[in-house]
Amino acid sequence: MRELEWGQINFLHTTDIHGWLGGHLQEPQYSADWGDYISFTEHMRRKADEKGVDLLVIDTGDRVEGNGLYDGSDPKGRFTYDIFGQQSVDILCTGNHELYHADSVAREHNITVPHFKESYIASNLDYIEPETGNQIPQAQRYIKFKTKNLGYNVVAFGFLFDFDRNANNSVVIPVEEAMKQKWLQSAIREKPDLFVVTGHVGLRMSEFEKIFKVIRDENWYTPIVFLGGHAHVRDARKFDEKAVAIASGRYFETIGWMSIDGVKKKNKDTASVNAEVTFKRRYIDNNVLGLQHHAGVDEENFATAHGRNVSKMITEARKALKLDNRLGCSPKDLWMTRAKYPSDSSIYSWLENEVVPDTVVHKDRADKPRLTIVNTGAIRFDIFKGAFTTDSTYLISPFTSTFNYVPDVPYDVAKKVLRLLNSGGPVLEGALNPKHLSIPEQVAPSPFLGREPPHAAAAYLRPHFSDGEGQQHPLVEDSDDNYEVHDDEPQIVNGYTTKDDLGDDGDDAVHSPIKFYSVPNCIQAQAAFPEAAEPETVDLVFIDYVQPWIIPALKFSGGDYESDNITAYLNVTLTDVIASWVKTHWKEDC
Ligand SMILES: O=c1ccn([C@@H]2O[C@H](COP(=O)(O)O)[C@@H](O)[C@H]2O)c(=O)[nH]1
Repeated sequence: MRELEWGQINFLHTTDIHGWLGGHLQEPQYSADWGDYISFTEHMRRKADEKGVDLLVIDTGDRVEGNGLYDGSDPKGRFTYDIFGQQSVDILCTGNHELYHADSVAREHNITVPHFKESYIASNLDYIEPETGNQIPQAQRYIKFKTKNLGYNVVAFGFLFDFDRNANNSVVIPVEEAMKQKWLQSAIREKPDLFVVTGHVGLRMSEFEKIFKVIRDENWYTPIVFLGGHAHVRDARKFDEKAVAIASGRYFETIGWMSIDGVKKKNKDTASVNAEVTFKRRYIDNNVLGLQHHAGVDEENFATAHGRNVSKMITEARKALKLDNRLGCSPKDLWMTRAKYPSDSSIYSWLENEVVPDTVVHKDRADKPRLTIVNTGAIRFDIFKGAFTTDSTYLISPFTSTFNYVPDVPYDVAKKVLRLLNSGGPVLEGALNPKHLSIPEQVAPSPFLGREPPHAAAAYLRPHFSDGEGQQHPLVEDSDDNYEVHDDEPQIVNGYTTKDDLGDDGDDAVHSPIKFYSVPNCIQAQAAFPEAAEPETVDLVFIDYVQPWIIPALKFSGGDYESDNITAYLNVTLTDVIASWVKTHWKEDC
């Protein structure tokens, strides 16, 4: 176990929780719940006080969509806002998932923002008031505060990347534009001891670079800590010797730890000095044993009264939502990126060959040949062998998109669409770059993605995949194939083996590496095709999230279509489709 290294100012960071406040029920290494995290932070705050240093608790958005605890209620989030709100959070901001739907934008405005009145920041996000139509900041643009124990002056921001699929009761101000606004120009001249830039921004996206440059140009020596997210990865990026960013994974698998030392207090009368600053980071696997270890508390004394109460709230909510209701039993594991696509172990092959052809069918057009396109980003999680529950349907695909189509498209035209969506190129660029259809890890990837170091001691338990002739390649290299297993060596579980700008010692637990296979932007199911020859025309069906790409792609493929040619095909979600397929095909007991 690698220890947490404390500094003068320390951060605990969550991001992209996506409703997983109940922890991972099928993966013990990520099984701590939000109540356990509350107990942990209580112990850690006490520890910080004992050491005479400071601790800040941060969340950088995408708290919603992706787990039955949020998506399984009506209205969505009936239980999760209250559960999340039990944590004392020092700085939080908004993610893109809070903004896809007008009702979740409003809930954020009416529940989370007032609940975290002092700590919620919306540096580049506005809300449109329904009563007046007025455009107002979703929350304060930045905050200034003095840390509790060491009395450092901090200026903190909360940004969102330049997201453009937000509901129309919200306005995302592009980061470049926000940089020119008066409030920001005065905030960067506040001369704090430390800037904290929180943001729902991938560390390898351009937005943090822009913010870094603007702050640094005005503050040559002031340390800047960035806490980001969105890409669903563990990562750290060094902008310069005094500016480092951390991203803390996804789905409450990870609690990020960042500490900073060497922060100098500024004196109003003297210019800031060029002192050495050090940053340390750790990615904590979110399980109770690890949390007890880092908090230095034994099992008996770990759960605090508040933490225990929040765990109880979660259990009761899951029960009320009947999330453990079994729909069927999966006969095997199906992976998003741990298995090649196409292959028998790929969740995408399963969808393409079995689920979609069977279930995405309009009863009046069932005999028409059809191609059905689904973006790979619509799938959010793996399926594990065993019980498949109501909760599983939301873990795998929580989105409310339904299916639309263009009828009777010449096959010669329709068959080119998938290739365009998967290759992009000059025809589909900018906001229409089809990489945005893919999984978050691939949109602005870390240069280290899939190149995690094979830990010599950990290599023997890694999953094994046969090397077929498909176009997918494992991104973790097999440099350790000759490693021998010794009985006296500790058993190490599969997990993150992160490499980032600060090295390869970030994970708190040493794991056996998991292979990562890249996936295409979209997959395509084919159904009702004639046996003898190619069809003349097909229905081009697609999940509606892909719609902005369909007409341009059809045009580039030689089809003269406009938006008017698109109509509703089937008013069901991918969640519904998967649930109904599982109920009829996975009836065996487990
Ligand atoms: O309705 C939706 C919303 C999103 N997606 C996919 O998700 C990613 C974004 O995921 P983050 O968690 O925000 O990183 C987006 O690129 C889409 O691929 C979707 O399919 N449907």
